[in-house]
Amino acid sequence: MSCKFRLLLENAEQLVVICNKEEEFLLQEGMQRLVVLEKASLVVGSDGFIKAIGPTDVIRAQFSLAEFETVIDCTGKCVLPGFIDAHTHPVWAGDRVHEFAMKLAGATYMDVHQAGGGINFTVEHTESASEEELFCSFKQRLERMLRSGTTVVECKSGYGLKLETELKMLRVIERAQREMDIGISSTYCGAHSVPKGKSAKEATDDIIEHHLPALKQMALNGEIHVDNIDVFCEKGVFDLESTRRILLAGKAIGLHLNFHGDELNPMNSAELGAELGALAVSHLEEISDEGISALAAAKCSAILLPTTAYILRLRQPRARDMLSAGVIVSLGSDFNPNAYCFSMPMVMHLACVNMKMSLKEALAAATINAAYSLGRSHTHGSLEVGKQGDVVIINAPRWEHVIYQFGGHQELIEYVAIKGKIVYKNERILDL
Ligand SMILES: N=CN[C@@H](CCC(=O)O)C(=O)O
Ligand SMILES: [Zn+2]
Repeated sequence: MSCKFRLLLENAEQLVVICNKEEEFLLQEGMQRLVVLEKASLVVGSDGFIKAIGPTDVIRAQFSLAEFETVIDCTGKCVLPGFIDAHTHPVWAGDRVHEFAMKLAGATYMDVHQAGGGINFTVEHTESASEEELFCSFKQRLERMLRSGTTVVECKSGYGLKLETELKMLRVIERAQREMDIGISSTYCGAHSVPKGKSAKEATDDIIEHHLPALKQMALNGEIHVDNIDVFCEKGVFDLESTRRILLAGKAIGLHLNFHGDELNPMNSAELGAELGALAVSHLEEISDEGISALAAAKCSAILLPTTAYILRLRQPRARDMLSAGVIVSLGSDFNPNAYCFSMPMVMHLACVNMKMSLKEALAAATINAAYSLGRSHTHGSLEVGKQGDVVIINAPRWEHVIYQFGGHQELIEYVAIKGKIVYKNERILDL
């Protein structure tokens, strides 16, 4: 073979393929059998897609005449698929470090929210920030995510609430989609909180009558590309009926349903997600047994967010019950001003320790299953020929180190590549 390729990763100690039969997602049983090759190589073509994976000798012989833009000797290192962060709120101004102290002193999430803090605090600051300011801080956050191994991230609006500010946030996300390498799944979350001076019913009507038609028009004009619609379905925020109306209106304009549910109170959100054909429901700390069965039957993914339960000292999501019932379990960082965590390695660690997931389950939940929850598992989430060449290379001989070394990923992740292009090289790791 004599043509030119973008990247050769040679002789990895372990190359974590995840799955190799074009699976859309993995259930509990499949998660136990993750495909891991030893002493293996991977080739990414000049189009950014994976062309070959296999034993070092075989790839060497097959590509002996080929030219590569970049070759990395992965001896002693492991190659994993880029992590997929299935739930974040990364566009905002005004941090909430003062609220962290309040919560440590005993205030609950809803105490802070109802006193005008929480999401409403961030809404005020986001409204007064310029689009450029929002973009600059968002870009820095995406860069930090990338350095932690995230190559695709779901990004929500939802600190605008008013149409004008929601659109400002969505334009910021759109600009990052155009200008940055990291993959972005864009989510309209105008129903994140009920705006001051409006009832939930009035806010619901406004979204259906004004926001969604505006989004539809902008999508038709090619101005923004929104993938998903989200609602905070919670007692004191949007009830089940308002959530249903908003989601159905979103579905009618072609958006994937992917929403917050059963977080602080049991709301039957999981049952609603299953009924409406949602791709995913997030949080689910308070899911019912019926909700678990409904998600499994509908192939609606549960996006679990270990940082939220940790920071707010909530009951842990019932990951084990969901896995044994056949639910597609995914993970997200939930990065937002309440849960300030960018790192999927730390999220996987918390999922293992606090939610009792195994290392393999956590990795599958942060790769192929997270890709499924964003409708991208045909192109992302595993290292299979034909998929996008998004990889993380760690400086350790076994892949489990990336979860085991809690907070140590900054020293461990040596390279991150997207579509075979090196987008991060860790200068702290010296070549020997
Ligand atoms: N629960 C609702 N939304 C976010 C929190 C957003 C915020 O507090 O700013 C979450 O997923 O945790
Ligand atoms: Zn959230």
